[in-house]
Amino acid sequence: MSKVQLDNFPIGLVVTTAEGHAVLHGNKDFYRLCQQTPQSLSLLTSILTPASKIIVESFVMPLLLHEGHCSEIQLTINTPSGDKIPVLVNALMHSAEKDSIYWAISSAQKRDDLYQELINLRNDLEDKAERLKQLSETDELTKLLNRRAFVADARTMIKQAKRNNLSYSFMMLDIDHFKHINDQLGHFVGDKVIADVGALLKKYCRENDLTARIGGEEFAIFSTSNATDSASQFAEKLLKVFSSEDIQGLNVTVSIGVATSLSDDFDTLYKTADRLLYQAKKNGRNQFCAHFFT
Ligand SMILES: Nc1nc2c(ncn2[C@@H]2O[C@H](COP(=O)(O)OP(=O)(O)OP(=O)(O)O)[C@@H](O)[C@H]2O)c(=O)[nH]1
Repeated sequence: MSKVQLDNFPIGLVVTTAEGHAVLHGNKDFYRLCQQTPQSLSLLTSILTPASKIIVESFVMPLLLHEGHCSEIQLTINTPSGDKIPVLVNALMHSAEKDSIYWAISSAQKRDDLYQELINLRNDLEDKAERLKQLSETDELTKLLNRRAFVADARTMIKQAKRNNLSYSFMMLDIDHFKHINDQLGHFVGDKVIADVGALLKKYCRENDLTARIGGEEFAIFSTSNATDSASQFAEKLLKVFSSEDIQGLNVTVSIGVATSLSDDFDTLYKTADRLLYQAKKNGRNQFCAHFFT
């Protein structure tokens, strides 16, 4: 093949000695890629970064001597202008004499850029998926779990608690006379009260408790414990917290229903806590009613 024909190949082609890698011939594309001329470049390895030189000596050369060829090796070229260009290299040992190597070298810059773009795209998608998941599980006003996420997580927690022989409690909590707050101060203040109640619950719940807003002014807490009366103690503590806190300049109280079990299913606990909450309201509010299934 003539020199003109080699120069027309849209890829860098270069022939070197097998030992020392002295450049014997190079086509136009090769010199353009490494920003060199036949006069300025005598050794192919002189344009490689130190790491790429090690790859050539410890991997490419043994492969060429053993197999006669190697393909798709990524190396990095240092250019005279100080740039580092990633290149894709295929090499072939001259089969008869084994004294020269044929190299095909092309820029891998676009491949690297594309790869990086794909990584960025994947990270972006993962972030968006995580954000969507959070949105679908979170109550907007309080940033607590919403009802759907709470129910799903509580069912999972019941299975774990049963395996570990722990008791589990469903606590349902409702703001007392909330309609008065709305009627007297407006829905905007009502919303702020709901948000403040949510923040207080979050503050006093343990990290492993599930805390949710499951209705307008209705909240739920699901917790596990190895002490059977701990949910009642916690309900008592919450009543004290609410009676001592100033919420939007108001004295807000809550009523609580607590159902604790070692074996009952979620729906049974839910219904029981709901009934006990109603009982606490009926008994005069600002109190809790509890039941422990034996
Ligand atoms: N501001 C606000 N009000 C809400 C929201 N969701 C429900 N409400 C209101 O909460 C009030 C609940 O009233 P009721 O169910 O009668 O209960 P209550 O006045 O708290 O009385 P008891 O629960 O019996 O102590 C209603 O007026 C609803 O309109 C909300 O997201 N924001």
